[in-house]
Amino acid sequence: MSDDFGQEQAIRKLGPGRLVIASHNPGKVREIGELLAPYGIETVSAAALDLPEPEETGTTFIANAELKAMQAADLSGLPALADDSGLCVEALNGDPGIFSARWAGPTKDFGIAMRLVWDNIQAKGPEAGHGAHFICALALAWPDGHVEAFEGRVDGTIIWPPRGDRGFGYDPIFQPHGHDISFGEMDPEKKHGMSHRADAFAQLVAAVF
Ligand SMILES: O=P(O)(O)OP(=O)(O)OP(=O)(O)OC[C@H]1O[C@@H](n2cnc3c(O)ncnc32)[C@H](O)[C@@H]1O
Ligand SMILES: [Mg+2]
Repeated sequence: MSDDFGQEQAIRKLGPGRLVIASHNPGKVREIGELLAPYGIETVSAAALDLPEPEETGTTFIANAELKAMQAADLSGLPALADDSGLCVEALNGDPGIFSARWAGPTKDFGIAMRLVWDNIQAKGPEAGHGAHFICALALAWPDGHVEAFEGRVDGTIIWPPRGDRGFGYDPIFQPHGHDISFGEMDPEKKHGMSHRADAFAQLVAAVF
């Protein structure tokens, strides 16, 4: 939680205008809004500004977060915060990784994407482990082209069948280490206590605010 000093610092650093949340994923926009809430920063989403969804041509989470943030800052003239994240399954050599959104296909069906993850693990045979982690890269870009990026991580296990209807994306098949419920079953505040996104956000706050 921020104290008044943190809030003042954040507002001074970002200026009096709004911060663009440069994501078209409503689940992410909600979580980033919840993480930013204690800082009293006014935000606007990329969708609300009608910003286009850039092609994610980067080969790393950081590169994709930076390109999304820089495009939004450039087009809006406002500071912009972007998130590139994904699920990395150890038995699948890190897949779906930066392709996590693309595994859900054009209709963004995460029922299909979760089933694909599970079927691919099963195809590796009975010895395949279920270890996985989520990565989140957050990039904060200013209209002058300056950008700073941070990467967070949370480790856990892939479970089947999917459990819970909270959260978004792959949350129902990811159970963080040390817990007996999936992210899909978890209270949002509890997820923010341990998630890859909260980890990256804490680093951003420490470095930027
Ligand atoms: O690029 P933007 O517009 O931000 O939205 P996106 O959904 O395309 O986002 P990414 O390109 O970063 O793809 C990451 C995918 O990984 C999944 N993902 C990321 N963080 C997650 C989380 O906390 N819980 C569950 N799934 C997550 C989610 O399904 C995302 O669609
Ligand atoms: Mg994307």
